[in-house]
Amino acid sequence: MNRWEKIQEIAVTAAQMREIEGRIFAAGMPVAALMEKVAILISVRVQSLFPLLLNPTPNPSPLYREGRRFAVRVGVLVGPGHNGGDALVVARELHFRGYEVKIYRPFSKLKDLTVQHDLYAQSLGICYVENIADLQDCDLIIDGLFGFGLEREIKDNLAEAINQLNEWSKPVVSIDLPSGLQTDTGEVLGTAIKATYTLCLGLWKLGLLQDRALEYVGKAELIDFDIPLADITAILGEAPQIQRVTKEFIQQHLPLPRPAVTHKYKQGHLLLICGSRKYAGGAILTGLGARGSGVGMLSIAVPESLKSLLVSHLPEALIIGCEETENGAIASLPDAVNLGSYDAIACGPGITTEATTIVEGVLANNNPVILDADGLNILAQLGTISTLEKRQATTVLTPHAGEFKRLFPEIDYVQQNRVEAVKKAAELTGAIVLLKGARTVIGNASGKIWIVPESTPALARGGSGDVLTGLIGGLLAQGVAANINSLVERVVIAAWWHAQAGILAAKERTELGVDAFTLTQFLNPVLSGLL
Ligand SMILES: NC(=O)C1=CN([C@@H]2O[C@H](COP(=O)(O)OP(=O)(O)OC[C@H]3O[C@@H](n4cnc5c(N)ncnc54)[C@H](OP(=O)(O)O)[C@@H]3O)[C@@H](O)[C@H]2O)[C@@H](O)CC1
Ligand SMILES: Nc1ncnc2c1ncn2[C@@H]1O[C@H](COP(=O)(O)OP(=O)(O)O)[C@@H](O)[C@H]1O
Ligand SMILES: [K+]
Repeated sequence: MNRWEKIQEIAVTAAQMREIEGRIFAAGMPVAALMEKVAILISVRVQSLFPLLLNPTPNPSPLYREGRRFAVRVGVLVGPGHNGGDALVVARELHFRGYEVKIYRPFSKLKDLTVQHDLYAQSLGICYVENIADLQDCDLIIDGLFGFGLEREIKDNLAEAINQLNEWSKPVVSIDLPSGLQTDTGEVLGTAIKATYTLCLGLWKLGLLQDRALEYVGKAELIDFDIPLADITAILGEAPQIQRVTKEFIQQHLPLPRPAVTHKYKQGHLLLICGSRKYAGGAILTGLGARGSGVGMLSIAVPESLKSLLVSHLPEALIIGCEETENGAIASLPDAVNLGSYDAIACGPGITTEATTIVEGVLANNNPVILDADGLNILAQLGTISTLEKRQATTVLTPHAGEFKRLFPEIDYVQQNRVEAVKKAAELTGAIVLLKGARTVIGNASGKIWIVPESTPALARGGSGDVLTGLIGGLLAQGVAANINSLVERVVIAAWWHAQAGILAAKERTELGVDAFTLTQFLNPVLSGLL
């Protein structure tokens, strides 16, 4: 893995970034020199995103007006700290390159280095404006109000100015973070800039990967400024505790290797327990998700009345018809089913909350289990922590935020900090916890966290979670059959794969074209795309 790939895997808190930065300064790098270097990189990127000159390439600047050169008018927002210092260097560079720059600096007290850049910008005759409204004629806004130093709420006039600017819907490039976001949690402190691009400096800030920040972040990019890897590992250790799941990481695992001489039972035997008369489709989607994983053998337990439906959709699977309750839920599994004989069991989609004894039976078994949907609701009723305490084997829980709250009422901050919530849930249960969302978070009892940094809202659609459950199940069963120790990586792979299938499907069919069945058809193309 090269440097760029390595740093793409890392996400840091503000405190960690300060410690890493502290080591660089202690080693002799002048603060001013680092700011200059970083800000030049930002200004170069801004110039490529919004070029000044007529651009003959097929990808002209969004600000390019057909047939003529024109000066890009840039409004630069300058805060009191070093984020503001960065912004002043960017303002100066863009001024020298011929951009029409106006500076809005709503603070009188600035950090020393920021004062110096401010004085120099004034000496160059760059225009300063009093009111945010004076930037309304700009083509582009650079946001350098606050970076990772923001701790308090933004209030009063500045909050009003930010709200006004957000209403203009102009292109905004935020330096490091959209000003107003808390660096670790992505919380909006009072109000926040809605960026079009966020140019994150050095290492990914954790807050940019939290669901509630996404509305503000726009398209996020990392600007590498050569932080020595030794300084990163000195603070974070050899393997980051919070890992962004990148394609390079996945390529170390996918496609799963398959030996030349093997047979179906050696490639994992997965049992799915899913569906009811009311929720028949969920069973099909879970089955198709499992099919996409390449699992060697797939058995699907469904209520007897769904058997022929399942056979028609998944002719390769062994469909097990089960005795039904009056409402058409699974009442019991046939005696012939030996739960201990499967490499993994995925249980839950569409089973309804009537299937309590089934979930109890599954959890009493000593093989890896994935619980989803009603499987999770039943677990919540049974008592999440007390029930899972008794288990030795791997348990994977795949809640969305609503299910998470039912499972873990004591963790009342899942909306505020998804990463910390997953960490706590995994610690309390020993389970692998996958919290679904725009940025799916996965954690295990070791305290390690994985975040899937790319996805698409096209997946916010009934049934797409069922596909994920089947996919996780299939990868887990294959992992068990291959004697893989670390099953959490299988869960991480599934989450990434699922999100990429959504992205690929949305590219081809638009965000509205990704129903859950269609999603299953894009699992394999993602795999071929890795080759
Ligand atoms: N990491 C690196 O290696 C590099 C980092 N660099 C850059 O430095 C940035 C971090 O700089 P930073 O530490 O100066 O903090 P920053 O975010 O500019 O603001 C803090 C200031 O805001 C103030 N303040 C806070 N809250 C407030 C409020 N609600 N309303 C009003 N004021 C408020 C607070 O003042 P105080 O709390 O003292 O009153 C303080 O003065 C980083 O994001 C990146 O852009 C690069 O230049 C070089 C490489
Ligand atoms: N806004 C979004 N962006 C990206 N992915 C999303 C978004 N909303 C939901 N998803 C993904 O879609 C899936 C939805 O699963 P779930 O809520 O269980 O739906 P269902 O139970 O209907 O199958 C999850 O994998 C989740 O991560
Ligand atoms: K900023």
